[in-house]
Amino acid sequence: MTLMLASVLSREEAETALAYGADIIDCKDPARGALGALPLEQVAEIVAGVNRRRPVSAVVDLPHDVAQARRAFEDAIKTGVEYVKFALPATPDADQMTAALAPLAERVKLVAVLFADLRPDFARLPALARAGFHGAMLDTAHKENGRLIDIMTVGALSEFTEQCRELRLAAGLAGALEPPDVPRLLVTGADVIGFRGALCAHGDRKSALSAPAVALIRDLIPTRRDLVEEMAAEWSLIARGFIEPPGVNDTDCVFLHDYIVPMEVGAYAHEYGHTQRVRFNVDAEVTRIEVSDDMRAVFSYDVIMDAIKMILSGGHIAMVETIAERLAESVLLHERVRSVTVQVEKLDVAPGAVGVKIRRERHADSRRSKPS
Ligand SMILES: O=C[C@H](O)COP(=O)(O)O
Repeated sequence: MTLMLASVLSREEAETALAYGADIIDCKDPARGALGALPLEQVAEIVAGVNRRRPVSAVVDLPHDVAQARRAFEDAIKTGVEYVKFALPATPDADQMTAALAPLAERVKLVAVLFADLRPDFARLPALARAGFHGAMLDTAHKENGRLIDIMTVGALSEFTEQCRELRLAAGLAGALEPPDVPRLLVTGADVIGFRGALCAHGDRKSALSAPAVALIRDLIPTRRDLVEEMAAEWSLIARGFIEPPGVNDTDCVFLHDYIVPMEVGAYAHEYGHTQRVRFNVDAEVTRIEVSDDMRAVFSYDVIMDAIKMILSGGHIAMVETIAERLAESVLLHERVRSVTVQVEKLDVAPGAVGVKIRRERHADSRRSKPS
């Protein structure tokens, strides 16, 4: 399950985040940069206010000296937080620092933050795992330079979460994220997605938390409890004949047409080592929800493009059938997609186009399965 982390700077903001369902309350001073620490007295006040209703995390400004770093962490732990986050230094002594913090891993969940826009070194992840860290989080250092998703593709982010999973580290994603990014990031299987700007009025991370903005982000990250309740309610209404079963006149079509990309494809020897044009046509049949100009109602075509890019990033694929199957599978991971038609055509082998067209439906048992 993907948890929602909300960065707050006061006890009042923590209350708003709690009221609208944030899973982790993260103490941070947005005025002091991407990973600005709050004074420890303020962190302690937030911890007292939250009063164990949800876990609280705090940021520690990492002093360069190892002994001082240990002391800074000890002080943060005394506030009662459950998680401590810090920026993993991009210096050669990062592994030494990580090892020095290892004894603290028994007392608090240590989370190392790597900045996606500062050439993060993923080779450091195994050292974090060896030191007993709880997790690693990708964030952006310079918020003005774009969102996490502009800096790393969904495919690259999935590789990060996968590497974390293999190392038994929790994987977090953050970085100037906006509401439409949420469904795109859910497919990475991140354990935590973190927000500040998206929770504030006008998306300005230095403004106060806005209740409707927090509620929107919460609604975009499904919780298991929500799904179960929704499913139970829907089934009982169908059984009593109050609403039509799924598939009867309650779907819309979200499509991506004539999306042409160069890719390495084909089973012949002469098709290896260079790209050829491939055209994608994808029609996803999605459950219709109340029509409104609201992000909650949207299944985005971005998600389809992300899935294509992710498949292409894997390198040469021999069969267009394989591409079509993988694409259909990725699109069907999204909760609201009932069925999908995928057409994949090679444009450079004949005067017209050759390829395959498949239609796949969500299996009845997996209708509610969550993206993983
Ligand atoms: O830890 C999460 C961050 O506070 C994210 O902040 P942001 O959404 O403004 O980049």
